[in-house]
Amino acid sequence: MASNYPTALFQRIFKREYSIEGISDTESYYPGCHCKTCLDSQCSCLNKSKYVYDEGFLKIDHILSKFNYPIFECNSNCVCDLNCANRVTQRDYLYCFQVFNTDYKGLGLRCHTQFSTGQFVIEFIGEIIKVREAKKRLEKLNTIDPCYIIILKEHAGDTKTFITCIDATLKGNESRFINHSCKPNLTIMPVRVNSILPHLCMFALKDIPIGEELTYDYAGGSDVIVDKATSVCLCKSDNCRGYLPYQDV
Ligand SMILES: C[S@@+](CC[C@H](N)C(=O)[O-])C[C@H]1O[C@@H](n2cnc3c(N)ncnc32)[C@H](O)[C@@H]1O
Repeated sequence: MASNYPTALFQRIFKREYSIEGISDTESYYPGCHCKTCLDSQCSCLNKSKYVYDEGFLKIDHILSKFNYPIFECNSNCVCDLNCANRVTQRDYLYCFQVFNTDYKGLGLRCHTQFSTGQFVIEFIGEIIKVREAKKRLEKLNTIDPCYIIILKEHAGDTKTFITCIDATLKGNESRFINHSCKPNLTIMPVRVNSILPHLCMFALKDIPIGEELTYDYAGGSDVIVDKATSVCLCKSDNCRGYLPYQDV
């Protein structure tokens, strides 16, 4: 399927942008910790996350668990600096990503760097929008249009659901070119730093060699039946569902 979206028109941004008033990333909503390296059990931020990182990598049991603990990294109220072991997704990365033509899925993304299992790869950034606005924008899309909106639902207990909507249609980074696969090499995890609104961070699910197309499961790997079958999935994996997952807001 060729991409018919005028991709040249998107604006490259380096930080997510809020269209929701009153929330920002600069001041922390969370209390900070007082340790310098945050490797010991005294670190209150690490305790909140239940030690999901191991020497800079997401632990394999966290990757594989269906019921993930939320990830809380150290924030702007903490004493530690960017070298802290609990600021994995906050450091600048210098990976050389390449947008390429996949021939049958439109554009895609690959990288000139290899990744190890659990390594942080890229954050999905764009415009943070409210659920109602996401609904409106999704309704405008045709089934054949490429969709750059991510809706991430987090369930707390049986009753509470926290929804994050990010639209990278007009503003975003290279992650907007990552295609879906039913057998992906990335997983997307909500990571909280300063704000209650999580950063949607992609980590390597397996060792990824240089040049392999980067993919994640648009259904978030969940077993929950997706709401609507929209377009045919062309991921060509042996466990392909046959259609692109789509979640109603
Ligand atoms: C986030 S965009 C990915 C980049 C897009 N391929 C492009 O050319 O800009 C998502 C869109 O890519 C296409 N796509 C992604 N994964 C696909 C797959 N496995 N099979 C078919 N089309 C896919 C669909 O059009 C989908 O709405």
